[in-house]
Order: sequence, then C-alpha cells, then structure tokens
Amino acid sequence: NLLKVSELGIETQYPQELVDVLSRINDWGLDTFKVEELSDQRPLTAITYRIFQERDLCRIYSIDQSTLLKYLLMLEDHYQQVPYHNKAHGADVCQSMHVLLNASALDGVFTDLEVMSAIFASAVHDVDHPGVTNQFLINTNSDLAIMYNDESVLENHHLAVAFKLLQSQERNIFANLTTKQMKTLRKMVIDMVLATDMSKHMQLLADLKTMVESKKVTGNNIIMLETYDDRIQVLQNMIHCADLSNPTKPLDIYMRWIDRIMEEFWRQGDKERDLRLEISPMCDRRVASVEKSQIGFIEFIVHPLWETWADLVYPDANNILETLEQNRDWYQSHIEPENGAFSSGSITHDPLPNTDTIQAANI
Ligand SMILES: COc1ccc(C2=NN(C3CCN(c4nc(N)nc5ccccc45)CC3)C(=O)[C@@H]3CC=CC[C@H]23)cc1OC
Ligand SMILES: [Mg+2]
Ligand SMILES: [Zn+2]
Repeated sequence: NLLKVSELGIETQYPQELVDVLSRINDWGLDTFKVEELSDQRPLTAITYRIFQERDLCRIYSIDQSTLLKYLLMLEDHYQQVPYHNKAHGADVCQSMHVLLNASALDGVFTDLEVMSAIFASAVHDVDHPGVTNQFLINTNSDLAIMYNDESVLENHHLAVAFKLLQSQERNIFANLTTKQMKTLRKMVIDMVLATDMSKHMQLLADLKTMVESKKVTGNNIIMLETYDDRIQVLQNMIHCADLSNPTKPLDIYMRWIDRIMEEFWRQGDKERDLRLEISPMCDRRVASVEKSQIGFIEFIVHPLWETWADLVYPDANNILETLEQNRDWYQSHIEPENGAFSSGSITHDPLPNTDTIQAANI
C-alpha cells in the first residue's frame, strides 16, 4: 500500500480499483464519479496528480511531489460542497483538458509550460464556487460582486483563491520556475480561467470560427500558431470546451452531470423565489423541463462550439462530436409530445423555451 500511496498520492481502501480506473486517464470516457468514490472523495487530487505524473511535469519543472500533493489537497478542500460546481467538476474538466491537449492536430504545438498552465487552469477554474451564477451575485449585491465590480465575478474569484493558495512555501508548486516562466504561466492561467465566463462564449466562438476559416497547417496536418494571441485563443477555447463537455460524454455519465447542475440551478431558483427576485432560466424546479433545457443548451451553445472545435482539430474530435449528436437525438426523441394527441390529459407540459429564453441564450 505504501507504494500505492506514493503512486496514487492519496490514501484509499481500494488502491487496485483506483489504479484500474485511473488507467483510463487518457480516455474521453473516464468515469470521474468512480474516481470520486474510490479516492475517498479526492477526485481532483487523484486525477490531477496522475496527469502530472503522466506528463512528467514534476521532473521537468522540479516540482516536489509532497508539495504538489499539499497544494492539490488544499485546492480540493477549497471547492465548496455544492451539487455541481464542486471538486468532481474540477477533476472532470482537468481530465477532459488533458485529453484535448493530446489531439494529434496539436502534436508538438504547445510547450511544456503552456501544457502545465492548461492543466493547472482546469484544476483550479471553479475553486470556491458558491453554486450560484454571476448574475445572482450581482443581483443580490454580494461581497464578491462588489469586490470585482460585476465583471466576471466568479472567474476572478476562482483565480484569486488559486494563486493565494500558492503563497505558502510548503504549497508553492512553482517555486523552481524562473521569474519569466512564472510570469508567463500566471498570465496564461488568468486568460484561460477568465475565458470560462459564459458571457464570453459568443466572442470566443466567433474568433474560433475565424481561426478555422484561415487555418494554417504543416505538412502533416498540424496546426501552426505563431502569436501569443493565437496560442492563448486555442487554449481558451479548449478549457471552454472542457467546461462544456458534459453533453459529449457517454449518456449515463452525461445524465449524472445533468442531475447535479439542475439541482444547483433549482437551489438558486429557491433562493430567488424567497428573495422575491425573478427566477433565472432553468432555475424554477416547479416548471422544470430538463430535456428541453438540454436540447436548448446543446442546440444554441454546446454543438456550435464543438462543431467548430472538431473542424479545427479535424478529424481528432469526430468521435466526441458523434457522441454529442447521439445524446442530442436521444433527448429530442424523449421529449413528451407538446400537448400531443397521444399524451394522457393528466400530464402537464412545460412551455417551450420562450423567445426571451432563446434571446438570452444568445448571450
Ligand atoms: C449538463 O448540463 C449543463 C451543464 C452546465 C451548464 C452551464 N450553464 N451555464 C449557462 C449556459 C447558458 N444559459 C442559458 N441561459 C438562458 N437565458 N437561456 C438558455 C437557453 C438554452 C440554453 C442555455 C441557456 C445560462 C446558464 C453556465 O454559465 C454554467 C457555468 C459555465 C459553463 C456552463 C454552465 C448548463 C447545463 O445544462 C443546461
Ligand atoms: Mg466557472
Ligand atoms: Zn466549470
């Protein structure tokens, strides 16, 4: 077991099972929920530690393994116990990012520092998330909204917490980076986490489409990115894709993420109802239309993004896009007919997403 602990980084009663599940670290279908169960509720530490090993980052950047573990365990403890935006989501986005970085169209494109920045950014991207949206924090005049002047309130907070935790010498995993490397890493991590604010989605996607139209590749179809702006734009879209990857995963895993996000949205709706605030879209558990919300989420946001990403790294993301389209079709075919002739009179049907919902989707 001692060997297992150093290899796994965490204590567990199921070392062999955890090693087996983590052997899928490079696969799109890794079951983050299984890692959560087998790691004694340490999915973020178990997954991120495994990725650092897989990519040999501790050797490359002289990161002391116990320092890495101390940072990861502290980071994980700073994720709040909310239904969706908890440490399991952080772990899931980190592992998804790790897989996206392995696209063969990106082979040798990113430096070790950019790769480590992307993995770190994904692991920290929602730390200390309170389980409510930016709009809710703004509408309720929260301390966080005051602190960040209503601009990417959550995302600024996640970054501040993540970097604050690095400040103690026993947790500073970047202690052996040069000043220049640290400056570059910090800028890239900030740019990536700020790009996970959904209010940036339309601009990010528009820029990605422009890049795809003017895509330059080498002889063996590897993407050429000359400027910092081009490189960070691809990394920003990558973390955004990882953050919006639930509908692209195997249906049973996707459904479990839906259960978690809907419970988190409904708890926000409960707060808005109590505060006599207008209940946000998808947040009213009394008029829930889970299937319609997912169809809207995929149609307006997730599919346009992943379709464009799949173009950029063609054909590496084709299987992911295929699963997304299968999952969309599954939900399309499991919508109750709208006041259909066949539905028994007793079932009440939720109104179709009204135009302002769809308008708002074009955020
Ligand atoms: C698994 O299932 C989900 C996972 C995550 C999210 C997430 N959703 N969102 C927003 C997305 C756009 N939303 C819509 N608003 C309005 N007015 N109208 C719409 C009409 C159709 C679709 C969406 C919207 C607001 C919420 C976040 O901001 C989270 C934080 C960051 C990334 C994604 C997260 C949603 C899921 O299922 C709906
Ligand atoms: Mg976020
Ligand atoms: Zn997230």
